[in-house]
Amino acid sequence: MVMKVSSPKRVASITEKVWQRVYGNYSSSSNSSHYHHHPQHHRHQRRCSYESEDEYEDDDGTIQLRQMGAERTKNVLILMSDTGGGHRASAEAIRDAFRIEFGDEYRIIVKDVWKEYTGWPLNDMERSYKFMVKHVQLWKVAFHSTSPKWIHSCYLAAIAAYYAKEVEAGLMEYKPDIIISVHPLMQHIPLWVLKWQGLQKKVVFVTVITDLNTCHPTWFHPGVNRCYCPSKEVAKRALCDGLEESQIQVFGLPIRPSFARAVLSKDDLRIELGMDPDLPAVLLMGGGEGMGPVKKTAIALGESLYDKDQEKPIGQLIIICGRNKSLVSILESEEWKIPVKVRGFETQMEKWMGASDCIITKAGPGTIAEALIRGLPIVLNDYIPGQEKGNVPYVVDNGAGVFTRSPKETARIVAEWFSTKTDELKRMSENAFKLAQPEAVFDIVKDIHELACQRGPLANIPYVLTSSFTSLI
Ligand SMILES: CCCCCCCC/C=C\CCCCCCCC(=O)OC[C@H](CO[C@@H]1O[C@H](CO)[C@H](O)[C@H](O)[C@H]1O)OC(=O)CCCCCCC/C=C\CCCCCCCC
Ligand SMILES: O=c1ccn([C@@H]2O[C@H](COP(=O)(O)OP(=O)(O)O)[C@@H](O)[C@H]2O)c(=O)[nH]1
Repeated sequence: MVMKVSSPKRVASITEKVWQRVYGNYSSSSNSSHYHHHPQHHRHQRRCSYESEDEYEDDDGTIQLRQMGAERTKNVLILMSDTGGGHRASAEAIRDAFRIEFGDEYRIIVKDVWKEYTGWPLNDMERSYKFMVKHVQLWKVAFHSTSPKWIHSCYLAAIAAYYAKEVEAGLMEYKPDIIISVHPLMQHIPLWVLKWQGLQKKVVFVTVITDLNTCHPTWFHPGVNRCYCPSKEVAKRALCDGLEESQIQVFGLPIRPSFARAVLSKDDLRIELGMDPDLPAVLLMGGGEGMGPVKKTAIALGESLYDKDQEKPIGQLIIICGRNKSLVSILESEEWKIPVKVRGFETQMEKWMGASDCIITKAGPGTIAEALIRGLPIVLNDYIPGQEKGNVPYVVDNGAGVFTRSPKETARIVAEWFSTKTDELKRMSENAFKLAQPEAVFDIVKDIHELACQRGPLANIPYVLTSSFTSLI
């Protein structure tokens, strides 16, 4: 369906009116900024428009209205939840990569729509999830018992029946052109809402999976335009769960561009971070929440990295406790024989990793993928049953690290890496670099951009008009 107007001047005024209606106070000066490119900030110069302006000019000089939306800033809504730190980290990585690649062509909104728009229990998932993973058997039962499709579909349908209107309001407030889900429980209900609204042809919906191997089947929804799998193992699972090959792309797990782009010298970083310039460094952490046997491992390392005969340390220890404040105060009150830094939630993880020689962590996919980019050999000391279990063979079988739950064993391994087994540390570091996929986040946003460009005419019709158009289709 194409509307026509008779002159370019007239186009401008109609455009303005529609923009005002859709986006409130539109001003031509703010619009002009949409056309302002910053070549030094982003690499993709081509705006997404599916046909050029010239093709739309008729013999009599009329211009078709559908071009007017073609160059407007597009809204990208990223759906996430703070259940663990990984979903937010991936969401922010995607947001930053969009900005670097496409500048102001896209407006990115990162939201936990469930938390902001619905009620209990959806708005309290973070707390419930923390409780469940603390009582690990409970999480194990919940994870595996909800894996069959008919079970999780029933649960999600029940939730949808209760909260559909709220989720719909949450989604529609942002008038998304593209929806990106980085959470396993955020495909079904948003996709139903798009279907009910007749918006499936207008809005691009993609899933970016943030688990490296044994992910929950709720990640796989056949209604998505694309499902980005971080590994071949996950892609196989997606195929088995009914997705078409054409829906699947394997680029890697999206990691913040600061990891991929920054050129960091270890010596400079150590000065900046106030670390010992010469001693090898081990980074100890437990995801965004500071989970796993962090305290016991720190104490064991305090012993193993101290050479009693020579009465001097053979290594230094960095402990990042994330949001676990009580862990920070417990560790700060310890007395240490080796140089130790205890930190809370850090926003520049790439620096701490860049200044270290190896890492000890639970098997969180975000931390693993970041460590691989930095070429850090990994000691995995814990995993959450279900979604993190498969991350252990992913690291160990590829020769990038080892797994042990014993703090003493962990401390012994690191002490050997820093003394008698430096060649093993080097080999694992090389393997880690081989597994790393620092470009994944850029490949993902470029592919999403292509998908958006391939959308039909409905994509460029403002939201306010879409429902009437779609009701005709
Ligand atoms: C006999 C039947 C008894 C079973 C009772 C089950 C009742 C349902 C209750 C809970 C639902 C459990 C959902 C399991 C599916 C979760 C899918 C999944 O993989 O989720 C992972 C995320 C966390 O992300 C991970 O974080 C890790 C780090 O911590 C790591 O980074 C990893 O990479 C990430 O993937 O988990 C969640 O977000 C789960 C939140 C669950 C909160 C449950 C509280 C109940 C609140 C609302 C009910 C919503 C239930 C939806 C049911 C959907 C059914 C699948
Ligand atoms: O102080 C911290 C601790 C963790 N993280 C980030 O939080 C994410 C943790 O994700 P992961 O999947 O490893 O574990 P989760 O927290 O989800 O269990 C990673 O990107 C970490 O770099 C961070 O930015 N600052």
